[in-house]
Amino acid sequence: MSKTVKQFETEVQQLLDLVIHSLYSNRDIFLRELVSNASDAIDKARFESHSNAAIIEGDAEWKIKLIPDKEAGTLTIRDNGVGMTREEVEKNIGTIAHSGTKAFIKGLKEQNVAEHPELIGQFGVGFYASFMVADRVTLVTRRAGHEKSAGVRWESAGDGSYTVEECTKATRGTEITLHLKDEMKEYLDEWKIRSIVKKYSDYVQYPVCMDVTRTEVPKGVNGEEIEGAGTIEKTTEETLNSMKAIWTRPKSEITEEEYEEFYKHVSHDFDKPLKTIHYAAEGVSEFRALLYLPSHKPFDLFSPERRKGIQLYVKRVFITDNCEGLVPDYLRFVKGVVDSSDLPLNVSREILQEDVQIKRIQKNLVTKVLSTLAEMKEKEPEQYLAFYREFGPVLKEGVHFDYANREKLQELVLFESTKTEAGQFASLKEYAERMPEGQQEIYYITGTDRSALEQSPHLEIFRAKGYEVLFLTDPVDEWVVQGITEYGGKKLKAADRGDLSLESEEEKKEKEAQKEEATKRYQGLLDLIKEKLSGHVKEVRLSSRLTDSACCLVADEYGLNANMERILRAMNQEVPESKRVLELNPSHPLMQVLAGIYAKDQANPRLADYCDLLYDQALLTEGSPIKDPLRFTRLVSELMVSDGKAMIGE
Ligand SMILES: Nc1ncnc2c1ncn2[C@@H]1O[C@H](COP(=O)(O)OP(=O)(O)OP(=O)(O)O)[C@@H](O)[C@H]1O
Repeated sequence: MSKTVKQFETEVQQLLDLVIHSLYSNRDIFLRELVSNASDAIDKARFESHSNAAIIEGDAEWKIKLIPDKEAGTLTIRDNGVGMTREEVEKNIGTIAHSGTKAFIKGLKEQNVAEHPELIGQFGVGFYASFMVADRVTLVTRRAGHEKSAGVRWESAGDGSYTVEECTKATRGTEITLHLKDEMKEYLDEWKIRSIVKKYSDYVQYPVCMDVTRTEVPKGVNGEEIEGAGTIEKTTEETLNSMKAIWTRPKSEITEEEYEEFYKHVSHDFDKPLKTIHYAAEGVSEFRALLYLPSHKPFDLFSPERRKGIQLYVKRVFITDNCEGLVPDYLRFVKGVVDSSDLPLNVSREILQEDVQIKRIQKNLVTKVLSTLAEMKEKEPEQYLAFYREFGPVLKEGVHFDYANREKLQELVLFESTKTEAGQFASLKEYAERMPEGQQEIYYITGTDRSALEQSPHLEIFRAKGYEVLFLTDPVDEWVVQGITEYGGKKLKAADRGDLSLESEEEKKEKEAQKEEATKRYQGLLDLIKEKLSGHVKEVRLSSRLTDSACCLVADEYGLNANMERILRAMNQEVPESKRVLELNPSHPLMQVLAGIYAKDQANPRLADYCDLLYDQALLTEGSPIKDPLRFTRLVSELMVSDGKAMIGE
């Protein structure tokens, strides 16, 4: 097929522009990215060669070669990895597969990226980083095991389009040639290249080599210098990296900086990790793990397309970066490497799903991560808070899904509450410890945000009693409270559900008597309101939870509350028809007025309007949309007019 000119996807071009214009202070990373891709490609070829030896093509010396050419002004990165077919080149370089990533790139602004390079580091700029230093990039590649004539030559100046054509390539793998911009020629300098490789790619498992030329005096057979023989130029291939897998080294020998650089290598993050966990497991399962908790959440933490962040190695050989079973979903933010000594090298990716060794490793990793978090919470509370603010909502999923670790997880979850400042948290333990005497249960209220919840009429009685109420504002919290039904022998109870039993037996009796009497007094009115609102509520009753507000809506003990309805709608799920109870405050003046109108004329049409307004008020205070905003505004306007007229004596 002849040379074809193609356009980059819009988002690729946007990404390229962002990279070129915003990451100038991090230019050196282009080499890290390309070496990293080369190393990944060799990993893949090596893995494939276990089941298909033919792809070796007589060259089993895995290697990444850097070739600076001062005359041509080019730097070439060559690997003998798996290479790419034409389709793969076009798919991998030129398009962005994930819709979530596309949307994210669209939203990024140059200014933001310049100030926060970690934003773009979240999904890795990878190959596109080349365009920070090159004004033209040529990629020649051939898929391992394919015909020599099945090579592909791809080229672009990063200006919206690229060309692809078939070519012949004698060796498998990929060769990327960067035609360096005039002001980027420093990247041809031997010492510059050395220092970047040492800094960013020292632990890459394969030799990163470069031909180095030295001028020296010729030597005799015994190694003595031959005087008067002038000098000669000698070129030798040197390996620039130590290749030592960092996770196999003793902790005491690894510097903070090395840990950080390795984190950046595995995560493509520009930020430092928040916590490093490096350990060796022995016993039933033998493996080494180097895990990291990132400082910031990635933009796609909740995207189903997102892959987990732990790479699996077997005896230092890369197996996969997509091993589903290694960590449960609720720890999907953990990055790093696990290197097992128990698994066979030729383990297939499918088998990994079910492998009992993997299950053992998972169990061990979970225990380690959770104990690290518990220790952090205890000894470094500020750091734990920083972690929790980023990843709390994900960790909480574990309460629902990981029954075996529920007790550990319930010690790790934090919530804001009526007794914490906004943005500060309380643990269940702290809550339990400060419960006043007489309080029987742990109370919570769910909703979308704290400031809305603070206004909730459901809190009135708790304020009056001095009882703390937890604010559960993450969508996942509705599932969390289904997971933690009690803590330290105290039941968790929703403030907006069912009956509350906040009083002592005596208080209760007294209240019941008052309520009975009030109910008798208001019975006719309650029946009328119930009849008028029968399409919306299943019952109308007098409330013992309101002190200031006129009314509120209460869910059944097991019914859907307003928050759950909202969440289900947001998830495009059908919301089952569920009516709630309208509770009215018997000591509110509104009740007296309504009772007055009712006593005077039960058929007064205004009563129906007021019923609607009562119901709408209850919806508004809990943050739910009202059913008929037009009617609501019309009624309020009418009230204002009649009230205003009364004021001005018309
Ligand atoms: N040297 C290479 N050999 C073979 N395939 C490569 C090579 N370089 C890149 N690719 C392919 O192109 C894809 C895109 O590369 P790119 O560097 O843009 O992103 P990535 O490496 O997948 O992502 P990230 O940089 O976030 O890890 C890679 O996933 C790989 O499939």
